[in-house]
Amino acid sequence: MSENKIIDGKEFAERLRARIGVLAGEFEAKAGRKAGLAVVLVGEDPASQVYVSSKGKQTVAAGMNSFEHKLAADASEEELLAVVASLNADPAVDGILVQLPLPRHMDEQKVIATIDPDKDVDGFHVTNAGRLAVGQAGYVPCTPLGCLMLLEDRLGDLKGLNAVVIGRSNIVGKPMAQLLLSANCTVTIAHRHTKDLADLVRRSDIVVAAVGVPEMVKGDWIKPGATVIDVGINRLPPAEGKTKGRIVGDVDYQGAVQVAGAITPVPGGVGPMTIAVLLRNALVAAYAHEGLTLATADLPEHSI
Ligand SMILES: Nc1nc2c(c(=O)[nH]1)N[C@@H](CN(C=O)c1ccc(C(=O)N[C@@H](CCC(=O)O)C(=O)O)cc1)CN2
Repeated sequence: MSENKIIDGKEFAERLRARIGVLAGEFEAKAGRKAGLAVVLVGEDPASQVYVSSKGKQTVAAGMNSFEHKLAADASEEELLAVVASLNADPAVDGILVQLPLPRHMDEQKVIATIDPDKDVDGFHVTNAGRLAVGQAGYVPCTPLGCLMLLEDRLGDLKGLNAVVIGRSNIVGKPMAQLLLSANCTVTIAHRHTKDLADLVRRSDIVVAAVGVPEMVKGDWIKPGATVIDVGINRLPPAEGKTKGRIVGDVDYQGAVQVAGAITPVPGGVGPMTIAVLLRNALVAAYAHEGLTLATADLPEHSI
């Protein structure tokens, strides 16, 4: 099996972060300040703590300021909204991200709606979702934009390709479908009520799986030569004698890699792109807030 089948998101993300570091340095020289990204964490979900800590470290490593705000799991929604309001008003903060999921007593949509759309580097605000839907410039959710970068890096022009997006979340499935449509693919969004998913996948040149069901997409569903993007990060129960279970994606990797033309592994595929694109969005926000133009030379079309 050719090594070249594997789409190495970790390596791509490293290259993107290095480029962002250079552009963040240029920003500091021009603006007389560093770009700033604020991340808000509510509660103690272990995975969220790891992601927030990585975001902080990678932000600083890229030459930007990182502002971390941690609230207790039983903090009120009003407290969280007050933190977001203070970040909206802070000129040192270019991008704001509230780590999801939030505790059950908080209304995620209400919290996201409070973020200034021009600081919404997650691209979750309805204003940015609307901009994406009508093809206007705005912030695009990090995971799907990272997937598009990997696809274009591997395939070049996506025009005319049949793409299936499995999953219709606001965070991944819907924006992913919009991005593929903007790239002139013929797009189908599949979900729990879709009939004969296997047949649909067999007719697709691009498969993006974002359902959160371990290894749901089987290897024999994949069209020979298709490109498979696995967004799932599912931790299996630990094997006997182990404390932690293995992480698998939404695709049966061992089966799919035999047939696919290219495939993202889990871990090391889409996941690392999420934070790299977040830094990209934060830097874009900083340039925009200072009315500066961003040099886009020598970067892939969608990378900055
Ligand atoms: N406000 C947001 N909340 C969440 C987002 C988001 O984009 N914005 N996405 C996810 C979590 N996430 C970042 O926040 C994230 C998920 C996964 C990875 C990653 O690098 N995964 C690794 C494996 C990690 C592991 O071993 O557990 C990989 O796939 O290689 C980075 C960031 C939900 N919340």
